[in-house]
Amino acid sequence: MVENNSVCDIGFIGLGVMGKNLVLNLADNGFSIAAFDLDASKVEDTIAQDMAETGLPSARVVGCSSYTELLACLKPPHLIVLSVPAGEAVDDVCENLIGAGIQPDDIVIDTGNSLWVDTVEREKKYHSNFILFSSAVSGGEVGARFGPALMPSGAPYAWTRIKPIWQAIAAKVDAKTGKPIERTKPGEVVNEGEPCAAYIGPAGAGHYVKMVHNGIEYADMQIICEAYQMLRDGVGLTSDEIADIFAQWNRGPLESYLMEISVEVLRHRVGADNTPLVELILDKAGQKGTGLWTAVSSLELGTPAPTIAQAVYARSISSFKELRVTAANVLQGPQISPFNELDKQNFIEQLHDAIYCAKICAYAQGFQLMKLAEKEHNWQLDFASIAKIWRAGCIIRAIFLQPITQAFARNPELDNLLLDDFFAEQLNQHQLNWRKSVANAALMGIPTGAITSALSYYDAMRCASSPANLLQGQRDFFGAHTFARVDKAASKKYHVNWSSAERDMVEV
Ligand SMILES: NC(=O)C1=CN([C@@H]2O[C@H](COP(=O)(O)OP(=O)(O)OC[C@H]3O[C@@H](n4cnc5c(N)ncnc54)[C@H](OP(=O)(O)O)[C@@H]3O)[C@@H](O)[C@H]2O)C=CC1
Ligand SMILES: O=C(CO)[C@H](O)[C@H](O)COP(=O)(O)O
Repeated sequence: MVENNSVCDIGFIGLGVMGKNLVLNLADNGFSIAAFDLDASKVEDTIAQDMAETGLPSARVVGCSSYTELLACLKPPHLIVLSVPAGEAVDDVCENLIGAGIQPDDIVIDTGNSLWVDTVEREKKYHSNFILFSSAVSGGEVGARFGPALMPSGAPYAWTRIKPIWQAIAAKVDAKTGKPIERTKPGEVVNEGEPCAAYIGPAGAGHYVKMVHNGIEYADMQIICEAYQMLRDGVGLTSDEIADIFAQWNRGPLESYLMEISVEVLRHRVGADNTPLVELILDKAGQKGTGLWTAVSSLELGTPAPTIAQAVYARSISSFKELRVTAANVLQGPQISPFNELDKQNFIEQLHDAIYCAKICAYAQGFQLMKLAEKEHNWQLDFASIAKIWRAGCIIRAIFLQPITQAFARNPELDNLLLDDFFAEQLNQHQLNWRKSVANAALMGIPTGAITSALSYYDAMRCASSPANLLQGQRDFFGAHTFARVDKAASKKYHVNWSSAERDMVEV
């Protein structure tokens, strides 16, 4: 039991949704914590929850009312964990810690969704003040409480100190089946299995990997939402009927946390008239930035991630509610003919396969993006290990991460998941239904940007001869941008003198 004047293992700053739950998880795993939040009521609330959960007369968490008090409660060299919003708040806390007397050998772990380049800069900026280490966290509220996926990166020295703590609090997976070992009762920790915490690389690498995790999360969520709209507006099913279909899908290769929570959301009813909640939620999506950052990074690195980008655009389009309502009264779509039972069954089966294939493409895009980033930034990412730590605890956890882990274990140099034997076979088997589903959506006038973009990506990636030859011709015509030729060495560049009558071609 920690008394107020005791020396604690870890200092924790930011007791919001994630922070409070990470603190309780750390305490369950036997670490003594001193906790601080700008809002004193959040400190009190954390302590009250801790005592309520343990039933003990005093808390395992020491509440602090200032940065100075927090540092004074910790064993030197200090280990401090931050869970605050990305951006200014992180620097704010760092500056306050410097003001409170933090030492150069103290370690500060940023667990928020910081932009990875900010993390790289911060590691340098605070180098003489303390060791900034980052560890992105995924799993939301419940993951933080009972086992998140953790993506640590930064100085290897800091990792040796943090590793046993992170491996203790992380989600765990059964090594044989790849399935999460879940216990969600306070105090009942999971000690067995493989921890979902693996060192990712130097500063910024962990936040980059978490950013891509979130980009994939955006795509995965959008794909499920498009299926929902196809079933709601295309087939005319109720929320409960859609929940039944999703629940059935959740027992096959589409089994995932996101599918599972979609069923829960669809089934939830509220009010005296028992209305499905989903019908009362305004159709305007929020976003905090990580999906956008992923799409921007893919554009900057020149690697295609169209399904992730489409998922970001879908959220943007959703935010134009008033404009969409106006346009709905002006712009026409097709009439949707009623279904007979056989058509309905076929439609649902095709949609299932479309989601599965689109999902494979979204993950392929995310992993290819990380591979390009690895090259660009000279990291050494272990993709099998990244897939492994995403099998439990995080928001995109799914049965599907096991074959991805196996694909990268078989071939760590795999350029794209689509080329793995297992996934190629799955795509070959299901692509026809995917096409039918995309055609159904187009004929019905139902927007399926993510599912459709994934199909275009798939077709573009398997296209040995793209139309970029014409594009290069266009560029050379208006801007003398030159082109390479299929019948000459790729390094040689040519230009046609388009404005001359002869249109002579020269090697440049
Ligand atoms: N929610 C989620 O599912 C996930 C969130 N994350 C990331 O984790 C971090 C925390 O998220 P979450 O818990 O949801 O956020 P919350 O908004 O619930 O909590 C944020 C905490 O940060 C504190 N804070 C804000 N600004 C400052 C500041 N300038 N100085 C000191 N403390 C400050 C807040 O204090 P105050 O009490 O004053 O409000 C609050 O306690 C974010 O970076 C988020 O992106 C990562 C994975 C999942
Ligand atoms: O990191 C997370 C999950 O992995 C956070 O929940 C994040 O906030 C999700 O992003 P957004 O708010 O943009 O939907």
